Amino acid sequence: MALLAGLRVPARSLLRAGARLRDAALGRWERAAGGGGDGARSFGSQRVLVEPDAATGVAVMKLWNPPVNSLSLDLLTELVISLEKLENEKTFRGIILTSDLPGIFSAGLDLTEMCGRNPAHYAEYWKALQELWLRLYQTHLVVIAAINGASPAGGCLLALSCDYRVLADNPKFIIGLNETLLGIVAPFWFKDTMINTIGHRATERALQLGLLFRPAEALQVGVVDQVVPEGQVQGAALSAMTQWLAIPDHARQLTKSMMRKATADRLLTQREADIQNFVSFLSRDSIQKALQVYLEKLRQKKG
Ligand SMILES: CCCCCCC/C=C/C(=O)SCCNC(=O)CCNC(=O)[C@H](O)C(C)(C)COP(=O)(O)OP(=O)(O)OC[C@H]1O[C@@H](n2cnc3c(N)ncnc32)[C@H](O)[C@@H]1OP(=O)(O)O
Repeated sequence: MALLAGLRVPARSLLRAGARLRDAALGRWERAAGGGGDGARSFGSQRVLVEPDAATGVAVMKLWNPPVNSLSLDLLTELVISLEKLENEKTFRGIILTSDLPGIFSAGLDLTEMCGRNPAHYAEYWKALQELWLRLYQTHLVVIAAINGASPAGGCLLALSCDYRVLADNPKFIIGLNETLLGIVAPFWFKDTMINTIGHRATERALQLGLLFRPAEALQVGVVDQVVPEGQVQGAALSAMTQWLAIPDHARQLTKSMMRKATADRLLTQREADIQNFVSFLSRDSIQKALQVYLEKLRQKKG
């Protein structure tokens, strides 16, 4: 089982992790105190901060689940609630999805939700992930991912579910569905989402090899639509949003639905079986062992 060692930042230390948390917490506190954008009030939950701009109809949605924005059950639930809230507000037409943690977009599924728990927990967790994907993939809002950090596995799925992706140009900001590196298999709806983005052959290669693309490669294969210097990601995402919002809503929304419905329906029609498949897969001793070993390697690499 390979760890992502070749792609990692060298000599990270506990100090750096501490600084990341401190800076992130400070930034969050300042924003909460100051309010957002054009005077519209920020809202959100513990792990998802939403900064709405009523003048443009665009809300910036920021993930904040330290240390690495792993998609815990709580984060998945809060994301669905925030998304639903924006969908129900007629004022909003677009979302910029980004991270509030420096250097990390999302580390993907939370491995601690998948290790050493009981079958009922695995089922609840998988259902929550399905729920988020179904909502995000099919939302009538324009969603642009401003990817300002590493984005492996479930983090990549999150980005692929958006309408457009802008990635910050930093070689540490890898993106891809790397499940096979962990000894697990990307589910069919992860695979379908990638196929719909980059095509069948490129997906097959990426999935079998568990490829994690650096920005230039990600752009070349089409996993992202734009690569821009760090610090310009949100601005570039907002510029792209202008183009998407220039299209009449009804025409764009019907087109989005036409393009995505069959893929979403495929999961909807076998949702329960997909959950059972996940639960029985995770309940295997060999899979639990492989995930434990992977998690342990992640934890030890700091030492
Ligand atoms: C039939 C069904 C089949 C099942 C299909 C399941 C599909 C699975 C999809 C997934 O998303 S699985 C998760 C895949 N994710 C990864 O492989 C990413 C692993 N993480 C990393 O590579 C790195 O952490 C990073 C994201 C590149 C960030 O690196 P950085 O050096 O900045 O941080 P670290 O020191 O590595 O980590 C800090 C801290 O966070 C813990 N952690 C990292 N990733 C996860 C995670 N995905 N879930 C839970 N926890 C994670 C890591 O262990 C460290 O913990 P501590 O040592 O601080 O306790």
